[in-house]
Amino acid sequence: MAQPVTINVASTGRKITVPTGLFINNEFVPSVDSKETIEYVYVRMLREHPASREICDRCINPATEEVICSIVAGSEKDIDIAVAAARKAFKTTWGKNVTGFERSRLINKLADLIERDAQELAELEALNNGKPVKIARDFDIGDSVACLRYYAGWADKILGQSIEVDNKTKFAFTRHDPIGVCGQIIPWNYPINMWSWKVAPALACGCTIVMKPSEITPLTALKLSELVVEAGFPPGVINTVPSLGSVGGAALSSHKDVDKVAFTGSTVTGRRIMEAAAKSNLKKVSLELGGKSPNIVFESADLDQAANWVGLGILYNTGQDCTAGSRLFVQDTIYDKFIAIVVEKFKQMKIGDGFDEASGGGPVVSKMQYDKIFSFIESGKQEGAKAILGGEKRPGKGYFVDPTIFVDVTPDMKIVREEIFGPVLSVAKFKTEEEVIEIANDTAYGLGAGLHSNDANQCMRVSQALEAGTVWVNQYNILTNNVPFGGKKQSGIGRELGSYALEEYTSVKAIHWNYGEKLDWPL
Ligand SMILES: NC(=O)C1=CN([C@@H]2O[C@H](COP(=O)(O)OP(=O)(O)OC[C@H]3O[C@@H](n4cnc5c(N)ncnc54)[C@H](O)[C@@H]3O)[C@@H](O)[C@H]2O)C=CC1
Ligand code: BAL
Repeated sequence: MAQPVTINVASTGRKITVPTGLFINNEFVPSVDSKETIEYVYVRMLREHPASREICDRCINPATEEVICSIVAGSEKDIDIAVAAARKAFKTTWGKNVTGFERSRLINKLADLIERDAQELAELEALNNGKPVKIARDFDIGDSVACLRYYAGWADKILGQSIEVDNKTKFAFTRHDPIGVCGQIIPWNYPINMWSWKVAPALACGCTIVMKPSEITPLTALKLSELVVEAGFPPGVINTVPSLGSVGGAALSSHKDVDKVAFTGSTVTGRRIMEAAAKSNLKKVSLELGGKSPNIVFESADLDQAANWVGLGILYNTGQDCTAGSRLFVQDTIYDKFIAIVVEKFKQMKIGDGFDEASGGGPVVSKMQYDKIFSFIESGKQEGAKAILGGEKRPGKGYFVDPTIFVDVTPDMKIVREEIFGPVLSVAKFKTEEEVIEIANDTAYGLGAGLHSNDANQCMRVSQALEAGTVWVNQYNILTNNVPFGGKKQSGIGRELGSYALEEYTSVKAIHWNYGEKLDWPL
C-alpha cells in the first residue's frame, strides 16, 4: 500500500488526508518501478519544462509557492497494469455484464458522495489549483455532481435502432456497445470538473477507465478515487494513474489495448495524441483543445450587461479557460464608452488567495503558466499594444496575475493570435458586421465565440457566420450538461456533454437478421 498524506489547510484549520499512490483495482498502490521511477520522472520533467525545476514531482500551492506534498508518479509499466485491470473489469464486472440500471445507481451514488464531501474537495482543489474555494464548491463541484446525475439518467437509455430492410424476410437492428477501455487525459484548469465530464459518459455507456490527471493537479482525482470505492464500483472500472504527460499520457495514447483516448489540453499535445493513436491501434480519439475566442459587442447591446459577460469571459478561472473570450471586438460608435465601463468592472475584480472569501479569482496554477502569461504581456508591449489596465507583476509570493487589457492591437500580434490562458484581453475596434465576422474568424481555433446585440436578426446572422463549436448570444462561458460542447478547426474533434458525448464512448454494431430468405446455390 502507498501511504496517504495528511495535509493541513492552514486557512480553514481542516486536515485532509490524500492517498498518494496509483489507484488500480480499487487500491492505492506504489509504482512497480519504485525509486527508479521517481528519478526517471524527475529527469523527464526537467526535459519537458526546463524553466520550472521546482515543480518536479511535487504539488505546489500556487498562492504561497509552498510544496503541498509529493505523490507517486506512474510509469509506462504502471499504465500497462492499469489498462489490464480496466480490460479485466470490462470483460467481467462492467461492460455488457452489468445493466444500465445498475450503472445508473452507482453513478448516482458517486454523485451523492461528491456532494457530501463538496467542501473538503473544494478546499483541496483550491490548495492545488489556486481557484477560490467557493467557486470550486459551487460551480466546479456543483456542475460535476449535476454532470454525473445527467449521465446516470442516460445509462439505461443507450439505445440502438430497429431498421426495416424488407417486409418479408429481413430486418436489421443496431446495438450501441460500450467502446471498451478508455484512456482519459485531463488538464489542471478544472481538475474535478474535467474528471466528471470524462468519467460520467464513459461509465454510463459501460466503458472502463484509466484516468491520467495533470501532474500539476493530481490531488482531487486521487481523493475522488476513494469515493469510487465507497460508491461500490467493482475493482478496475475506474483506475487513476498520476504521471507525467510524456510518460503516462503518451503510454495511454500509444497503448495497443486502449480502445479510446479522450483528452482536454493544449493543441500541441492533442496533435501528439492523435499521432500516437494513429501509429498504434487507430484507437478512437476525442480532443478538446485550445482557443482564441472572439467576443463581439455591437452598438445596440445592453452595455452594462455586455461588460459583465466580457468580464466572465476572460476573468473566470483567471483566464485559464479553453473558451476564454480573449479577443474583444467593439463597434466604433460605442467603443470609448464601452471600454470605460469594462475597465471599471475589471478593477472591481479581486484576484487573491482562493481561501479569501472576497477573491473572485485565484493565482494562476503554476510558475510555468505565470511565466508564460508574462512573456505574452511583454510581447504585447514590444509589438506596440497599449496596456490600459494591469500588465505588471505584483511583489511577493504567489502566481497572481491582475486583469490586463490591451488596446491598439493588430491582427498579427502574438497576443491576438496565440492562446495565453490568463486574464489578458486584447481589444480592437470594428465598423461593420461583415468586417467583424471576417476578423473574428481569422484564427486557427474555433472553440467559443460570443456576441452581444439587441437586434435579433443580427444575432441570428452573426451566430450562424461565426466558426466555433459554441456561440453565446448575450452571455458568455455558460455551459450546461445537456448541451454539447467541443471545437471546430484546431480546437478539437468530437463533442463532450449532452447526448452527443455518448457517441464518443459507444461503438455501433449492425445486426442483419434473416427470417425467410433462402439462398440459391451455386451463386
Ligand atoms: N483546452 C484546455 O482546457 C487546456 C489548454 N491548455 C493550454 O496548454 C498550455 C500548456 O499547458 P500544459 O499543462 O503543458 O498542457 P498539456 O496539453 O501538455 O497538458 C494537458 C494534459 O496532457 C498531458 N500530456 C502532456 N504531454 C502529453 C503527451 N505527450 N501525451 C499524452 N498526454 C500528454 C498532461 O500530463 C496533462 O494531463 C496552457 O498554457 C494552455 O494554453 C492547458 C490546459 C487545459
Ligand atoms: N470551460 C470548459 C472546459 C475547459 O476550459 O477546459
